[in-house]
Amino acid sequence: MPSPSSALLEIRGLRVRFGAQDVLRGVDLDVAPGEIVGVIGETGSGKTTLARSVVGLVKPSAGAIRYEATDLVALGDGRRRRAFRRSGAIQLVFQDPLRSLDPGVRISQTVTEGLAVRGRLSARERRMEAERALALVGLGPELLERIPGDISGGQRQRVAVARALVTRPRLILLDEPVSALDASNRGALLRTLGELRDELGAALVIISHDLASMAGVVDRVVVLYEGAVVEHGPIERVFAAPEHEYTRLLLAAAPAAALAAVA
Ligand SMILES: Nc1ncnc2c1ncn2[C@@H]1O[C@H](COP(=O)(O)OP(=O)(O)OP(=O)(O)O)[C@@H](O)[C@H]1O
Repeated sequence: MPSPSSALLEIRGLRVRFGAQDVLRGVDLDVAPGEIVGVIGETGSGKTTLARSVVGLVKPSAGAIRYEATDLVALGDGRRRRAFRRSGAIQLVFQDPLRSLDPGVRISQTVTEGLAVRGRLSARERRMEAERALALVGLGPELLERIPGDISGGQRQRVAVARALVTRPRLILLDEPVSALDASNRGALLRTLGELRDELGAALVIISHDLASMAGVVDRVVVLYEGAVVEHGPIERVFAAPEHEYTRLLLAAAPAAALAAVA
């Protein structure tokens, strides 16, 4: 993959093995500041494992994950946690917000969690940051007093994104952010993500099994197949002239409207 000299995230030769299974088999990925990259692949291709490796929830067996030129793999767990997790510079929005949001905990507490760990802000300041994060994803402050069971699926997904935004990250990985949403919520959330890049300058990595839903949203796509990158490039090029058979299959299943969106 071409290496922008100013890459925010630079993954090289990433390998992850679970037992006897090679789940990632030498993945390369670059993300520039403010860029939106789609990671596309069918179920089991290793997309979630890739995202979890970046935030330190999975230990790679080989390779490098460089964030602003610091290799997170080489740092080791403790130093990595101190350097990155507490700063909130890299955030992962988990798949399935119904499970990742604690059902008995108010939205206000969930959204401010990342700030509480850092401990520098007063309760009032944390509340203001939570309201700001909710506003960025198009939600009003009245939601802060509710629990996840009392809001809609679309709102839950937005709350999960707001929770990630509250630490003002420079890199946000989103694991299947729209797969559980209906078509109108899906389009609305994807548009919101595009606006976030513009407003915050954050780089986004959007993981999806659905290449069509990435049309008009991402700058580049990386196609993952059985733990390896089989194709990458600007979304217009991949849609117009897919190089790999697997990408062609994904496109054959895409609705015409999605293809028109990048034409
Ligand atoms: N902690 C784990 N222990 C053992 N195997 C795992 C673990 N996590 C993932 N796997 C296996 O690794 C492979 C890739 O899983 P992963 O969740 O990364 O795929 P995915 O592309 O995100 O799939 P999906 O779209 O269904 O979420 C699967 O075969 C899965 O069963």
